[in-house]
Amino acid sequence: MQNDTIAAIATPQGVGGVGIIRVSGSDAFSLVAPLLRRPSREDIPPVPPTHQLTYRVIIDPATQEILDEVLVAFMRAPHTYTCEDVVEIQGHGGPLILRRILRSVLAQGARMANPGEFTLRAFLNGRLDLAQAEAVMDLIGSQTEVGQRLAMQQLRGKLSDQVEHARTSMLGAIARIEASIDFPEDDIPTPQAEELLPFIEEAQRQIARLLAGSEQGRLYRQGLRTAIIGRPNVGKSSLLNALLRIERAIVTPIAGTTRDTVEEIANLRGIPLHLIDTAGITPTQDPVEQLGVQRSRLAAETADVILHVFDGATALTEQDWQVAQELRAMGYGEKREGQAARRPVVVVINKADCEQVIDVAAIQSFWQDASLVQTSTLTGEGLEALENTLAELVQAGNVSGNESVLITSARHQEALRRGAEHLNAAILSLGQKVPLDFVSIDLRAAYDALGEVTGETASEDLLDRIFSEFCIGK
Ligand SMILES: Nc1nc2c(c(=O)[nH]1)N(C=O)[C@@H](CNc1ccc(C(=O)N[C@@H](CCC(=O)O)C(=O)O)cc1)CN2
Ligand SMILES: Nc1nc2c(ncn2[C@@H]2O[C@H](COP(=O)(O)OP(=O)(O)OP(=O)(O)O)[C@@H](O)[C@H]2O)c(=O)[nH]1
Ligand SMILES: [Mg+2]
Repeated sequence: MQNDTIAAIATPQGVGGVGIIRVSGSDAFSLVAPLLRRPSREDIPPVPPTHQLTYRVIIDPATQEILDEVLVAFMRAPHTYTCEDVVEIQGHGGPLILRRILRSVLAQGARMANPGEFTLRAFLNGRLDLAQAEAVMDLIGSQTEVGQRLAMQQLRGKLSDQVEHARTSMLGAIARIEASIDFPEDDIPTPQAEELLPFIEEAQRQIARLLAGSEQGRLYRQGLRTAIIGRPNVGKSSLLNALLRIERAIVTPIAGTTRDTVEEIANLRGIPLHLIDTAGITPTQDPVEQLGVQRSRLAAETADVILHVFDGATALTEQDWQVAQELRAMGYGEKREGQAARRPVVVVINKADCEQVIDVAAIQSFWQDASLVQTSTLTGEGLEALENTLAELVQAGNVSGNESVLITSARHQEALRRGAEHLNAAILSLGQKVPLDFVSIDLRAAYDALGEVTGETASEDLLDRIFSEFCIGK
Protein backbone atom coordinates (compact mmCIF):
# COMPACT_ATOMS: atom_id res chain seq x y z
CA MET A 1 0.00 0.00 0.00
CA GLN A 2 2.82 2.35 -0.74
CA ASN A 3 1.03 4.53 -3.22
CA ASP A 4 -2.35 4.93 -1.60
CA THR A 5 -3.35 8.50 -0.96
CA ILE A 6 -2.72 9.83 2.52
CA ALA A 7 -4.01 12.92 4.29
CA ALA A 8 -3.35 14.74 7.54
CA ILE A 9 -3.53 18.11 9.21
CA ALA A 10 0.00 19.49 8.85
CA THR A 11 -0.29 22.47 11.18
CA PRO A 12 -0.22 22.21 15.00
CA GLN A 13 -3.24 21.31 17.09
CA GLY A 14 -5.00 24.35 18.36
CA VAL A 15 -6.07 27.72 17.05
CA GLY A 16 -4.06 29.57 14.42
CA GLY A 17 -4.55 32.07 11.64
CA VAL A 18 -4.42 29.44 8.93
CA GLY A 19 -4.26 25.64 9.03
CA ILE A 20 -3.04 23.28 6.35
CA ILE A 21 -4.35 19.88 5.29
CA ARG A 22 -1.91 17.91 3.25
CA VAL A 23 -2.89 15.18 0.80
CA SER A 24 -0.37 13.04 -1.09
CA GLY A 25 -0.64 10.11 -3.48
CA SER A 26 -1.70 9.22 -6.99
CA ASP A 27 -5.37 9.98 -6.30
CA ALA A 28 -4.79 13.23 -4.42
CA PHE A 29 -6.10 15.41 -7.27
CA SER A 30 -9.15 13.32 -8.07
CA LEU A 31 -10.12 12.96 -4.41
CA VAL A 32 -9.93 16.64 -3.53
CA ALA A 33 -11.17 18.33 -6.74
CA PRO A 34 -14.85 17.32 -6.26
CA LEU A 35 -14.87 18.99 -2.84
CA LEU A 36 -14.09 22.42 -4.24
CA ARG A 37 -16.37 25.10 -5.64
CA ARG A 38 -15.92 28.61 -6.94
CA PRO A 39 -17.84 30.95 -4.64
CA SER A 40 -21.36 31.70 -5.89
CA ARG A 41 -21.21 28.92 -8.50
CA GLU A 42 -22.53 25.39 -8.28
CA ASP A 43 -20.23 23.68 -10.77
CA ILE A 44 -17.11 21.72 -9.93
CA PRO A 45 -14.30 23.86 -11.34
CA PRO A 46 -11.34 22.41 -13.22
CA VAL A 47 -8.15 21.62 -11.33
CA PRO A 48 -6.11 24.84 -11.22
CA PRO A 49 -2.62 25.03 -12.76
CA THR A 50 0.02 23.13 -10.81
CA HIS A 51 1.88 24.86 -7.96
CA GLN A 52 -0.49 27.78 -7.89
CA LEU A 53 -2.48 28.98 -4.90
CA THR A 54 -6.15 29.29 -5.83
CA TYR A 55 -9.20 30.56 -3.94
CA ARG A 56 -12.12 28.13 -3.48
CA VAL A 57 -14.78 27.08 -0.99
CA ILE A 58 -14.76 23.54 0.29
CA ILE A 59 -17.85 21.46 0.93
CA ASP A 60 -18.82 18.44 2.96
CA PRO A 61 -19.50 15.82 0.25
CA ALA A 62 -22.30 14.23 2.27
CA THR A 63 -24.36 17.40 2.79
CA GLN A 64 -22.91 19.84 0.26
CA GLU A 65 -22.60 22.27 3.17
CA ILE A 66 -19.85 24.85 2.69
CA LEU A 67 -17.30 24.15 5.42
CA ASP A 68 -14.76 26.89 4.83
CA GLU A 69 -13.22 29.21 2.32
CA VAL A 70 -9.77 28.01 1.45
CA LEU A 71 -6.69 28.50 -0.67
CA VAL A 72 -5.67 25.30 -2.41
CA ALA A 73 -2.50 24.26 -4.20
CA PHE A 74 -2.47 21.30 -6.53
CA MET A 75 1.10 20.18 -7.07
CA ARG A 76 1.78 17.65 -9.80
CA ALA A 77 4.41 14.95 -9.21
CA PRO A 78 7.33 14.69 -9.21
CA HIS A 79 8.27 18.21 -8.13
CA THR A 80 6.66 18.04 -4.70
CA TYR A 81 7.69 17.34 -1.12
CA THR A 82 6.82 13.64 -1.43
CA CYS A 83 7.54 13.34 -5.21
CA GLU A 84 3.88 12.30 -5.50
CA ASP A 85 0.85 14.37 -6.48
CA VAL A 86 0.20 16.66 -3.53
CA VAL A 87 -2.75 18.87 -2.66
CA GLU A 88 -2.50 21.39 0.13
CA ILE A 89 -5.68 22.93 1.46
CA GLN A 90 -5.24 26.07 3.53
CA GLY A 91 -8.26 26.67 5.67
CA HIS A 92 -9.00 28.86 8.66
CA GLY A 93 -6.90 27.64 11.54
CA GLY A 94 -9.52 26.29 13.90
CA PRO A 95 -9.21 22.69 15.05
CA LEU A 96 -12.87 21.91 14.34
CA ILE A 97 -12.81 23.36 10.81
CA LEU A 98 -9.59 21.54 9.95
CA ARG A 99 -10.90 18.24 11.29
CA ARG A 100 -14.10 18.59 9.25
CA ILE A 101 -12.14 19.33 6.07
CA LEU A 102 -9.86 16.36 6.79
CA ARG A 103 -12.91 14.16 7.38
CA SER A 104 -14.29 15.18 3.97
CA VAL A 105 -11.01 14.25 2.29
CA LEU A 106 -10.96 10.91 4.10
CA ALA A 107 -14.59 10.31 3.07
CA GLN A 108 -13.44 10.67 -0.53
CA GLY A 109 -11.15 7.68 -0.01
CA ALA A 110 -7.90 9.05 1.35
CA ARG A 111 -6.27 7.29 4.31
CA MET A 112 -5.14 9.03 7.50
CA ALA A 113 -1.34 9.44 7.26
CA ASN A 114 0.91 7.83 9.86
CA PRO A 115 3.43 10.00 11.73
CA GLY A 116 6.23 11.01 9.38
CA GLU A 117 4.63 9.30 6.40
CA PHE A 118 4.96 12.26 4.03
CA THR A 119 8.67 12.46 4.75
CA LEU A 120 8.94 8.66 4.58
CA ARG A 121 7.57 8.89 1.04
CA ALA A 122 10.03 11.65 0.18
CA PHE A 123 12.73 9.24 1.40
CA LEU A 124 11.38 6.17 -0.41
CA ASN A 125 11.03 8.20 -3.60
CA GLY A 126 14.63 9.34 -3.33
CA ARG A 127 14.12 13.07 -2.74
CA LEU A 128 15.77 12.89 0.69
CA ASP A 129 18.16 10.38 2.19
CA LEU A 130 17.67 9.13 5.74
CA ALA A 131 20.03 11.62 7.38
CA GLN A 132 18.19 14.43 5.62
CA ALA A 133 14.81 13.05 6.65
CA GLU A 134 15.98 12.92 10.27
CA ALA A 135 17.17 16.49 9.90
CA VAL A 136 13.61 17.55 9.11
CA MET A 137 12.55 16.48 12.61
CA ASP A 138 15.68 17.91 14.21
CA LEU A 139 14.96 21.21 12.53
CA ILE A 140 11.41 21.28 13.86
CA GLY A 141 12.58 20.30 17.35
CA SER A 142 15.66 22.52 17.48
CA GLN A 143 15.85 24.56 20.65
CA THR A 144 18.68 26.93 19.85
CA GLU A 145 19.92 28.68 16.74
CA VAL A 146 23.04 26.55 16.71
CA GLY A 147 20.90 23.42 16.82
CA GLN A 148 18.82 24.80 14.00
CA ARG A 149 21.89 25.57 11.92
CA LEU A 150 23.24 22.07 12.40
CA ALA A 151 19.92 20.51 11.43
CA MET A 152 19.70 22.73 8.37
CA GLN A 153 23.20 21.69 7.27
CA GLN A 154 22.17 18.09 7.61
CA LEU A 155 18.96 18.75 5.68
CA ARG A 156 21.02 20.32 2.90
CA GLY A 157 22.96 17.07 2.68
CA LYS A 158 26.30 18.14 4.14
CA LEU A 159 26.56 15.17 6.46
CA SER A 160 25.42 12.78 3.76
CA ASP A 161 28.09 14.17 1.40
CA GLN A 162 30.84 13.54 3.89
CA VAL A 163 29.61 10.06 4.68
CA GLU A 164 29.44 9.33 0.95
CA HIS A 165 33.02 10.57 0.56
CA ALA A 166 34.18 8.05 3.10
CA ARG A 167 32.19 5.33 1.38
CA THR A 168 33.66 6.23 -1.98
CA SER A 169 37.14 5.84 -0.51
CA MET A 170 36.22 2.39 0.77
CA LEU A 171 34.79 1.50 -2.60
CA GLY A 172 38.18 2.26 -4.15
CA ALA A 173 39.68 -0.59 -2.15
CA ILE A 174 36.67 -2.89 -2.48
CA ALA A 175 36.54 -2.52 -6.26
CA ARG A 176 40.22 -3.38 -6.64
CA ILE A 177 39.90 -6.50 -4.51
CA GLU A 178 36.70 -7.69 -6.09
CA ALA A 179 37.90 -7.12 -9.64
CA SER A 180 40.85 -9.43 -9.01
CA ILE A 181 38.61 -12.04 -7.39
CA ASP A 182 35.76 -11.89 -9.89
CA PHE A 183 37.78 -11.74 -13.09
CA PRO A 184 40.91 -13.79 -12.49
CA GLU A 185 40.93 -14.79 -16.18
CA ASP A 186 41.31 -11.12 -17.16
CA ASP A 187 44.74 -11.08 -15.60
CA ILE A 188 43.83 -8.34 -13.18
CA PRO A 189 46.76 -8.44 -10.79
CA THR A 190 45.98 -9.15 -7.15
CA PRO A 191 46.25 -5.76 -5.43
CA GLN A 192 48.98 -5.31 -2.85
CA ALA A 193 48.39 -3.96 0.61
CA GLU A 194 50.29 -0.77 -0.31
CA GLU A 195 47.82 -0.15 -3.07
CA LEU A 196 44.73 -0.66 -0.87
CA LEU A 197 45.86 1.04 2.33
CA PRO A 198 45.61 4.66 1.13
CA PHE A 199 41.92 4.19 0.34
CA ILE A 200 41.17 2.61 3.70
CA GLU A 201 43.19 5.16 5.62
CA GLU A 202 41.50 8.01 3.84
CA ALA A 203 38.11 6.59 4.82
CA GLN A 204 39.34 6.20 8.38
CA ARG A 205 40.45 9.82 8.52
CA GLN A 206 37.09 10.98 7.22
CA ILE A 207 35.22 8.95 9.81
CA ALA A 208 37.52 10.13 12.58
CA ARG A 209 36.90 13.73 11.60
CA LEU A 210 33.16 13.20 11.78
CA LEU A 211 33.34 11.37 15.11
CA ALA A 212 35.61 14.00 16.65
CA GLY A 213 32.78 16.46 17.13
CA SER A 214 30.01 14.00 17.74
CA GLU A 215 29.71 14.23 21.54
CA GLN A 216 29.55 17.97 21.12
CA GLY A 217 27.02 17.68 18.35
CA ARG A 218 24.75 15.47 20.41
CA LEU A 219 24.71 18.08 23.14
CA TYR A 220 23.55 20.73 20.69
CA ARG A 221 20.61 18.55 19.79
CA GLN A 222 19.79 16.83 23.07
CA GLY A 223 20.87 19.49 25.50
CA LEU A 224 22.52 19.15 28.87
CA ARG A 225 20.38 17.90 31.77
CA THR A 226 21.39 20.04 34.68
CA ALA A 227 19.83 19.37 38.07
CA ILE A 228 19.93 22.07 40.75
CA ILE A 229 20.36 20.13 43.98
CA GLY A 230 20.83 21.10 47.62
CA ARG A 231 19.23 21.21 51.00
CA PRO A 232 16.16 23.44 51.49
CA ASN A 233 16.41 27.24 51.40
CA VAL A 234 19.90 27.59 49.90
CA GLY A 235 18.51 29.43 46.84
CA LYS A 236 17.98 26.72 44.21
CA SER A 237 14.77 28.17 42.83
CA SER A 238 16.28 31.66 42.90
CA LEU A 239 19.19 30.29 40.88
CA LEU A 240 16.83 28.75 38.33
CA ASN A 241 15.04 32.06 37.95
CA ALA A 242 18.32 33.95 37.65
CA LEU A 243 19.64 31.63 34.95
CA LEU A 244 16.36 31.84 33.06
CA ARG A 245 16.05 35.57 33.68
CA ILE A 246 12.37 35.09 34.48
CA GLU A 247 10.55 34.45 37.75
CA ARG A 248 9.65 30.89 36.89
CA ALA A 249 9.74 29.12 40.26
CA ILE A 250 8.25 30.26 43.57
CA VAL A 251 10.82 31.68 45.99
CA THR A 252 10.12 32.28 49.67
CA PRO A 253 12.21 32.45 52.85
CA ILE A 254 10.42 29.31 54.02
CA ALA A 255 12.41 26.08 53.79
CA GLY A 256 10.53 23.51 51.73
CA THR A 257 8.98 25.96 49.28
CA THR A 258 9.61 23.88 46.17
CA ARG A 259 7.54 20.71 46.31
CA ASP A 260 7.90 19.43 42.77
CA THR A 261 10.60 19.56 40.12
CA VAL A 262 10.40 22.51 37.73
CA GLU A 263 12.02 22.10 34.33
CA GLU A 264 12.90 24.84 31.88
CA ILE A 265 15.31 25.27 29.00
CA ALA A 266 17.90 28.03 28.93
CA ASN A 267 20.25 28.70 26.03
CA LEU A 268 23.88 28.15 27.01
CA ARG A 269 25.96 29.40 24.06
CA GLY A 270 23.80 27.39 21.70
CA ILE A 271 23.40 24.34 23.92
CA PRO A 272 19.91 23.81 25.31
CA LEU A 273 20.48 23.76 29.04
CA HIS A 274 17.69 21.66 30.59
CA LEU A 275 17.55 23.13 34.06
CA ILE A 276 15.72 21.18 36.73
CA ASP A 277 14.92 22.97 39.97
CA THR A 278 14.24 20.47 42.71
CA ALA A 279 12.78 20.28 46.19
CA GLY A 280 15.45 20.65 48.86
CA ILE A 281 16.67 17.20 49.89
CA THR A 282 15.98 16.69 53.59
CA PRO A 283 14.65 14.03 55.94
CA THR A 284 10.98 14.81 56.43
CA GLN A 285 7.77 13.33 57.80
CA ASP A 286 5.55 15.39 55.51
CA PRO A 287 4.25 12.95 52.86
CA VAL A 288 4.03 15.65 50.18
CA GLU A 289 7.57 16.79 50.83
CA GLN A 290 8.73 13.15 50.81
CA LEU A 291 7.36 12.71 47.31
CA GLY A 292 9.06 15.92 46.24
CA VAL A 293 12.38 14.73 47.65
CA GLN A 294 12.01 11.47 45.76
CA ARG A 295 11.65 13.46 42.57
CA SER A 296 14.75 15.47 43.46
CA ARG A 297 16.72 12.24 43.76
CA LEU A 298 15.37 11.00 40.45
CA ALA A 299 16.35 14.28 38.80
CA ALA A 300 19.83 13.98 40.26
CA GLU A 301 20.19 10.40 39.09
CA THR A 302 19.19 11.16 35.53
CA ALA A 303 21.14 14.41 35.11
CA ASP A 304 24.32 15.02 33.13
CA VAL A 305 25.55 17.71 35.50
CA ILE A 306 24.69 18.67 39.06
CA LEU A 307 24.72 22.16 40.46
CA HIS A 308 25.20 21.45 44.16
CA VAL A 309 24.00 24.64 45.82
CA PHE A 310 25.08 25.80 49.28
CA ASP A 311 24.09 28.83 51.34
CA GLY A 312 27.30 30.80 51.90
CA ALA A 313 25.71 32.85 54.65
CA THR A 314 25.23 29.90 57.01
CA ALA A 315 27.53 27.25 58.37
CA LEU A 316 27.50 23.83 56.72
CA THR A 317 24.79 21.59 58.11
CA GLU A 318 24.37 17.86 58.44
CA GLN A 319 21.84 18.10 55.58
CA ASP A 320 24.44 19.62 53.24
CA TRP A 321 26.76 16.68 53.89
CA GLN A 322 24.00 14.18 53.40
CA VAL A 323 23.16 15.64 50.02
CA ALA A 324 26.85 15.51 49.08
CA GLN A 325 27.10 11.86 50.14
CA GLU A 326 24.03 10.92 48.15
CA LEU A 327 25.35 12.63 45.04
CA ARG A 328 28.65 10.85 45.39
CA ALA A 329 26.86 7.54 45.78
CA MET A 330 25.14 8.26 42.47
CA GLY A 331 28.53 8.53 40.83
CA TYR A 332 28.98 12.26 40.71
CA GLY A 333 32.49 13.59 40.93
CA GLU A 334 33.80 10.02 40.95
CA LYS A 335 35.33 8.11 38.11
CA ARG A 336 32.81 5.52 37.08
CA GLU A 337 33.62 1.96 36.16
CA GLY A 338 34.93 1.70 32.62
CA GLN A 339 34.31 5.34 31.82
CA ALA A 340 36.82 8.05 31.18
CA ALA A 341 34.32 10.82 31.79
CA ARG A 342 32.79 11.47 35.20
CA ARG A 343 29.47 13.02 35.86
CA PRO A 344 30.47 16.47 36.95
CA VAL A 345 29.39 18.49 39.95
CA VAL A 346 29.60 22.25 39.97
CA VAL A 347 29.62 23.64 43.51
CA VAL A 348 27.55 26.81 43.78
CA ILE A 349 28.02 28.85 46.95
CA ASN A 350 25.07 31.17 46.90
CA LYS A 351 24.13 34.31 48.82
CA ALA A 352 27.55 35.84 48.13
CA ASP A 353 26.06 39.24 48.92
CA CYS A 354 25.83 38.23 52.60
CA GLU A 355 28.63 37.81 55.08
CA GLN A 356 30.25 34.47 54.26
CA VAL A 357 30.50 31.99 57.11
CA ILE A 358 30.54 28.71 55.18
CA ASP A 359 33.62 26.49 55.30
CA VAL A 360 34.61 26.56 51.63
CA ALA A 361 37.74 24.49 52.21
CA ALA A 362 35.69 21.64 53.66
CA ILE A 363 33.49 21.57 50.56
CA GLN A 364 36.52 21.68 48.30
CA SER A 365 38.10 18.78 50.06
CA PHE A 366 34.94 16.75 49.57
CA TRP A 367 34.24 17.72 45.94
CA GLN A 368 37.87 17.54 45.02
CA ASP A 369 38.11 18.72 41.47
CA ALA A 370 34.66 20.17 41.09
CA SER A 371 34.50 23.75 39.83
CA LEU A 372 33.34 26.18 42.48
CA VAL A 373 31.41 29.36 41.82
CA GLN A 374 30.16 31.96 44.27
CA THR A 375 26.88 33.52 43.26
CA SER A 376 24.29 35.96 44.42
CA THR A 377 20.92 35.65 42.82
CA LEU A 378 20.10 39.05 44.31
CA THR A 379 22.97 41.01 42.73
CA GLY A 380 23.66 38.70 39.78
CA GLU A 381 27.24 38.23 40.95
CA GLY A 382 28.83 35.01 39.71
CA LEU A 383 26.06 34.05 37.29
CA GLU A 384 28.21 34.66 34.25
CA ALA A 385 31.04 32.74 35.88
CA LEU A 386 28.62 29.87 36.44
CA GLU A 387 27.57 29.93 32.80
CA ASN A 388 31.23 30.02 31.75
CA THR A 389 31.92 27.03 33.97
CA LEU A 390 29.07 25.05 32.44
CA ALA A 391 30.12 26.06 28.94
CA GLU A 392 33.70 24.98 29.61
CA LEU A 393 32.43 21.70 30.92
CA VAL A 394 30.97 20.95 27.52
CA GLN A 395 33.38 23.14 25.56
CA ALA A 396 30.43 25.00 24.13
CA GLY A 397 30.70 27.94 21.83
CA ASN A 398 33.31 26.48 19.51
CA VAL A 399 31.03 25.57 16.68
CA SER A 400 32.68 27.61 14.01
CA GLY A 401 31.16 29.17 10.95
CA ASN A 402 28.97 27.25 8.59
CA GLU A 403 31.56 24.79 7.33
CA SER A 404 31.87 22.34 10.18
CA VAL A 405 29.61 19.31 10.01
CA LEU A 406 28.71 17.96 13.42
CA ILE A 407 27.17 14.58 14.09
CA THR A 408 24.18 15.24 16.33
CA SER A 409 22.60 11.81 16.47
CA ALA A 410 23.54 8.81 18.57
CA ARG A 411 22.44 6.59 15.72
CA HIS A 412 24.89 8.17 13.28
CA GLN A 413 27.65 8.12 15.86
CA GLU A 414 27.12 4.43 16.48
CA ALA A 415 27.08 3.56 12.78
CA LEU A 416 30.30 5.52 12.18
CA ARG A 417 32.01 3.83 15.12
CA ARG A 418 31.04 0.45 13.74
CA GLY A 419 32.36 1.46 10.35
CA ALA A 420 35.67 2.52 11.87
CA GLU A 421 35.98 -0.81 13.70
CA HIS A 422 35.50 -2.77 10.50
CA LEU A 423 38.13 -0.64 8.79
CA ASN A 424 40.56 -1.34 11.62
CA ALA A 425 39.88 -5.04 11.21
CA ALA A 426 40.51 -4.73 7.46
CA ILE A 427 43.86 -3.02 8.04
CA LEU A 428 44.84 -5.68 10.57
CA SER A 429 43.97 -8.43 8.10
CA LEU A 430 45.96 -6.75 5.35
CA GLY A 431 48.99 -6.67 7.64
CA GLN A 432 48.61 -10.37 8.40
CA LYS A 433 48.38 -11.34 4.72
CA VAL A 434 44.94 -12.84 5.22
CA PRO A 435 43.28 -13.75 1.87
CA LEU A 436 41.83 -10.67 0.25
CA ASP A 437 38.25 -11.88 0.24
CA PHE A 438 38.32 -11.66 4.04
CA VAL A 439 39.58 -8.11 3.87
CA SER A 440 36.81 -7.39 1.44
CA ILE A 441 34.21 -8.70 3.91
CA ASP A 442 35.38 -6.17 6.52
CA LEU A 443 35.40 -3.40 3.99
CA ARG A 444 31.89 -4.28 2.88
CA ALA A 445 30.73 -4.29 6.48
CA ALA A 446 32.22 -0.82 6.98
CA TYR A 447 30.63 0.34 3.75
CA ASP A 448 27.21 -0.94 4.88
CA ALA A 449 27.56 0.54 8.36
CA LEU A 450 28.02 3.99 6.86
CA GLY A 451 25.17 3.28 4.49
CA GLU A 452 22.88 3.16 7.52
CA VAL A 453 23.48 6.87 8.07
CA THR A 454 22.12 7.80 4.68
CA GLY A 455 19.61 4.95 4.77
CA GLU A 456 21.00 3.10 1.80
CA THR A 457 21.36 -0.03 3.90
CA ALA A 458 18.70 0.68 6.51
CA SER A 459 16.32 -2.12 7.51
CA GLU A 460 12.57 -1.69 7.48
CA ASP A 461 12.59 -1.91 11.28
CA LEU A 462 14.97 0.99 11.51
CA LEU A 463 12.85 3.08 9.14
CA ASP A 464 9.74 2.30 11.19
CA ARG A 465 11.50 3.31 14.36
CA ILE A 466 12.78 6.57 12.94
CA PHE A 467 9.66 7.75 11.18
CA SER A 468 7.26 6.76 13.95
CA GLU A 469 8.89 9.46 16.08
CA PHE A 470 7.92 12.13 13.59
CA CYS A 471 4.83 14.22 14.02
CA ILE A 472 1.58 13.71 12.18
CA GLY A 473 1.45 15.62 8.94
CA LYS A 474 5.23 15.78 8.53
N1 LIG B 1 2.96 24.78 2.47
C1 LIG B 1 4.08 24.14 2.72
N2 LIG B 1 5.08 24.77 3.37
C2 LIG B 1 6.23 24.10 3.65
C3 LIG B 1 6.39 22.75 3.29
C4 LIG B 1 5.32 22.12 2.60
O1 LIG B 1 5.39 20.94 2.24
N3 LIG B 1 4.19 22.85 2.35
N4 LIG B 1 7.57 22.11 3.61
C5 LIG B 1 7.69 20.76 3.84
O2 LIG B 1 7.12 20.21 4.72
C6 LIG B 1 8.76 22.87 3.93
C7 LIG B 1 9.43 23.27 2.63
N5 LIG B 1 10.12 22.16 2.09
C8 LIG B 1 9.88 21.67 0.84
C9 LIG B 1 10.90 20.97 0.24
C10 LIG B 1 10.73 20.53 -1.05
C11 LIG B 1 9.54 20.76 -1.72
C12 LIG B 1 9.38 20.37 -3.12
O3 LIG B 1 8.30 20.47 -3.69
N6 LIG B 1 10.44 19.95 -3.79
C13 LIG B 1 10.41 19.58 -5.19
C14 LIG B 1 10.28 20.80 -6.07
C15 LIG B 1 11.42 21.75 -5.98
C16 LIG B 1 11.31 22.89 -6.99
O4 LIG B 1 10.22 23.26 -7.40
O5 LIG B 1 12.39 23.37 -7.34
C17 LIG B 1 11.59 18.74 -5.55
O6 LIG B 1 12.56 18.73 -4.79
O7 LIG B 1 11.51 18.08 -6.58
C18 LIG B 1 8.51 21.42 -1.07
C19 LIG B 1 8.68 21.87 0.22
C20 LIG B 1 8.39 24.04 4.76
N7 LIG B 1 7.23 24.75 4.27
N1 LIG C 1 20.72 37.34 50.33
C1 LIG C 1 20.40 36.42 49.45
N2 LIG C 1 19.28 35.72 49.56
C2 LIG C 1 18.97 34.79 48.64
C3 LIG C 1 19.81 34.55 47.53
N3 LIG C 1 19.26 33.56 46.78
C4 LIG C 1 18.12 33.21 47.41
N4 LIG C 1 17.94 33.96 48.52
C5 LIG C 1 16.84 33.87 49.45
O1 LIG C 1 16.85 32.61 50.08
C6 LIG C 1 15.51 32.18 50.36
C7 LIG C 1 15.29 30.80 49.76
O2 LIG C 1 15.38 30.87 48.35
P1 LIG C 1 14.80 29.77 47.40
O3 LIG C 1 15.28 30.08 46.03
O4 LIG C 1 13.35 29.62 47.60
O5 LIG C 1 15.56 28.51 47.97
P2 LIG C 1 15.40 26.96 47.57
O6 LIG C 1 16.73 26.35 47.68
O7 LIG C 1 14.70 26.86 46.29
O8 LIG C 1 14.50 26.42 48.74
P3 LIG C 1 13.52 25.14 48.77
O9 LIG C 1 12.65 25.22 47.55
O10 LIG C 1 12.77 25.29 50.01
O11 LIG C 1 14.38 23.93 48.77
C8 LIG C 1 14.60 33.24 49.77
O12 LIG C 1 14.21 34.10 50.78
C9 LIG C 1 15.50 33.97 48.78
O13 LIG C 1 15.10 35.29 48.58
C10 LIG C 1 21.01 35.32 47.42
O14 LIG C 1 21.81 35.18 46.49
N5 LIG C 1 21.25 36.23 48.39
MG1 LIG D 1 12.96 26.02 45.76
